[in-house]
Amino acid sequence: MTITTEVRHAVVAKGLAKIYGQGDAAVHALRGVDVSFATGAFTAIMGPSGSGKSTLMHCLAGLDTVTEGSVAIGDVEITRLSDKQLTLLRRERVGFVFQAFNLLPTLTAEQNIRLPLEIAGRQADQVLFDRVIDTVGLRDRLSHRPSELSGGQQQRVAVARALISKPNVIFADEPIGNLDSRSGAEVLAFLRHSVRELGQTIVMVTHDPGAASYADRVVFLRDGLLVSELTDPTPQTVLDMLLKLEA
Ligand SMILES: Nc1ncnc2c1ncn2[C@@H]1O[C@H](COP(=O)(O)OP(=O)(O)OP(=O)(O)O)[C@@H](O)[C@H]1O
Repeated sequence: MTITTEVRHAVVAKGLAKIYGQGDAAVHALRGVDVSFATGAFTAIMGPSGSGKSTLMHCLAGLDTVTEGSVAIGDVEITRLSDKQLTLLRRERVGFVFQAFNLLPTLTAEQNIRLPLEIAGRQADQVLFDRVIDTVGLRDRLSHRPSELSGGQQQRVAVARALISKPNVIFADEPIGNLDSRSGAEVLAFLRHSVRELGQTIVMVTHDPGAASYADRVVFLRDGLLVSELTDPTPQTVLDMLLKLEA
């Protein structure tokens, strides 16, 4: 008897092409990328500078339009949506964590975490809220304002804010770019933990082989094409692959 396990995908991109500009000035940032991100997995996107990482992430998240191809988040084909529908879909189904923490300075950690749900007119699920807070280890910091928190703690608040609405996927763009190595490791361990504990799907763009090694899988871009991938990466296997791609 054969037992097959069906892998579900949170995000599926097919034949993705992105051209910036026109004529002689046209830049082919993506040249036909097929990539899928399994539900409940942590994936890193890597590649040399200018290879198309940010462009890919922006197209996958519906932050930029595609020139050709399709992107589906869950069962919704986002490349067919109007701007208004896309804004709603991002609010309901997508979480973001950026290099700059993007917290509101006058709100406490707890208020920052609850804000997106409140804007969407939704109630936070208290059980999930408690679980997220304990997973991020922020219980004793909930009443603090961002200026009273370390960089690592602020980024953990930003991650908790993304987790609390149970998005289909969280896109993280260089999430530890502004952190020292200890805080960075803390945030990455937490991202991995939230994948394991909460079944969250995370897609992260990074330049750092050490950061990528926290992921379950790393996909590599070069010149707008997906050229390789690694599962269960280590800093060394990621570095070796990058050196190969840059050669
Ligand atoms: N708005 C834009 N207009 C024109 N060209 C652009 C624009 N955004 C990106 N590009 C070009 O598209 C290509 C891919 O850029 P992208 O920022 O996606 O690469 P990246 O891999 O994220 O780079 P880095 O690691 O340096 O951040 C580059 O050649 C870049 O110059």
